[in-house]
Amino acid sequence: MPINSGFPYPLYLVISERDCAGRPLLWVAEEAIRGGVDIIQLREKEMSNDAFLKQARALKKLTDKFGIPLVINDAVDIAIAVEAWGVHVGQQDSAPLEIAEKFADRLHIGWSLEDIAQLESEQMAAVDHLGLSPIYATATKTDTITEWGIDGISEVRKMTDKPLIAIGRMHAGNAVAALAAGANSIAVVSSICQAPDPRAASQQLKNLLL
Ligand SMILES: Cc1ncc(COP(=O)(O)OP(=O)(O)O)c(N)n1
Ligand SMILES: Cc1nc(C(=O)O)sc1CCOP(=O)(O)O
Ligand SMILES: [Mg+2]
Repeated sequence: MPINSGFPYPLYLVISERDCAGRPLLWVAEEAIRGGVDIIQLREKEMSNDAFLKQARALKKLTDKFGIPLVINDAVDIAIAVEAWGVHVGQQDSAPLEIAEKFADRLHIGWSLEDIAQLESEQMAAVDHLGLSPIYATATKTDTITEWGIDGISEVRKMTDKPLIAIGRMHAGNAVAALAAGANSIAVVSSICQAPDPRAASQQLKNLLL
């Protein structure tokens, strides 16, 4: 699959301590990077701010060592504090325009798209890439609304040139179809974080995406 120059990160790992099946997050992250993950988002929904910041600093050291971008979920202040590459926000989080007003030169902004009408939002002016939320309903995040499915990716692809990230129950069995429909990146939690061998799981996915 051709790499998109606006988002040259076909394999996107979203990671949290909770989802690592009892193993240290930094170990899972390093194995995943060695297996070919291109970008990592730290998504900690159940941690204190201080613990999230500490985890983010540790993960930033690791992503810097391997030269891959780090994205922080939701917490713009933590993204700035650790000099992350980007932040990912959803419809209930800080608005992309507000983030861009202060930090456009310091953060790439990802935004969750839950409905086709959101493509018409003024917020789109500040958005660098979109997470299609979700492609398929997943036990990892249960507060989603509808499913885009593979046809939904094609529909959105026709309406925007922004890089599209497919997220929600993505795995080796549906990743190629998602890219063929117009996604530029496949974002996963369980397919890597719950795998007995996260490095091998990452390698398997990455081989499908190249
Ligand atoms: C790449 C990517 N896409 C979508 C999401 C979901 O973000 P959001 O809707 O804000 O939900 P939470 O992750 O905050 O629960 C994401 N994190 N990453
Ligand atoms: C973080 C996240 N956001 C989603 C969305 O739909 O916005 S789904 C999701 C979790 C994806 O986990 P898994 O790969 O285990 O299905
Ligand atoms: Mg969010």
